[in-house]
Amino acid sequence: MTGLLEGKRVCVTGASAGIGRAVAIGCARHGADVAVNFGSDRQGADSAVAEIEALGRKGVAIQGDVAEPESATRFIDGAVAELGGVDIFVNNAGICPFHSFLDMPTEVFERTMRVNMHGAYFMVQAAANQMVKQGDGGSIIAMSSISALVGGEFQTHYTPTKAGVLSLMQSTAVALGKHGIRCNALLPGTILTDINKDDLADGEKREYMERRVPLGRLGRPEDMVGPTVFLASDELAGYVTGAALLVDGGMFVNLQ
Ligand SMILES: NC(=O)C1=CN([C@@H]2O[C@H](COP(=O)(O)OP(=O)(O)OC[C@H]3O[C@@H](n4cnc5c(N)ncnc54)[C@H](O)[C@@H]3O)[C@@H](O)[C@H]2O)C=CC1
Ligand SMILES: C[C@H](O)[C@@H]1OC(=O)[C@H](O)[C@@H]1O
Repeated sequence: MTGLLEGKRVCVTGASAGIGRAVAIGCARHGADVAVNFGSDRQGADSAVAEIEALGRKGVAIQGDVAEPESATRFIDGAVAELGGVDIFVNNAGICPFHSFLDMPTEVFERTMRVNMHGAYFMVQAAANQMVKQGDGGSIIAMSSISALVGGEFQTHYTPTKAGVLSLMQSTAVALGKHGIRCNALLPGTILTDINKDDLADGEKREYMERRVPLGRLGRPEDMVGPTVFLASDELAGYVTGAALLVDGGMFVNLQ
């Protein structure tokens, strides 16, 4: 453990599985106490908390559908009650129900917007209000995507939310700079998690995606920990705000 986040209080949304879970546990490994938001997977959240506590840190799981604006204040208030405050907020929860464009069901479009975009807005707003109240700055990190920059045939409802989250970090960096709060976006490439399990079950598609990555493999949730800790750490990234960091094994720059 390096202690880069020693004594920090971290909140992560959608941390019962995938990237959020790896990031929550990774922050604890670097010395932070961590509040874990989860939607419905209590078992996943409880086991993430158990791993955080096994590292000697405080962990707490708080349920809430991020699409509901009131989940945001409930999560942040719960984290304050259990951990004493919030120094670092990671907006991670997201969905990507792959679907073709011309027959996109309205409810799939609207749910994706509400979880990924509205959820991010209200969560970030609640976290920022708490950080402003504490008066000691903070770091907000949003899981955007390579999909903020490029399109996807079956992601027409999803990619705009990831561009929106990137834009949210740019505007909140401007709005919150005077409070010493840094806001940055991480742009993962393709990371193997439940979100793309069905899509990548197609062997041909998976091989195509792998071939696009100069580093020769798709990502793992753990690949997102270092970049998150970097942006979270005042020591390493104290003058970094409004930035976007691709974490994609080089996929984006690989034209031919
Ligand atoms: N896996 C990938 O290739 C990439 C993922 N991302 C982003 O990373 C984030 C995490 O995704 P993954 O870990 O890959 O997916 P995942 O499906 O493994 O994890 C998503 C997490 O969000 C939670 N969640 C979903 N809807 C929720 C809701 N309404 N309220 C509370 N929690 C909710 C899930 O329970 C789960 O814990 C998402 O925002 C996704 O868009 C971005 C680029 C690439
Ligand atoms: C769900 C996709 O596999 C994943 O999500 C993204 O944001 C990128 O498009 C990845 O490929």
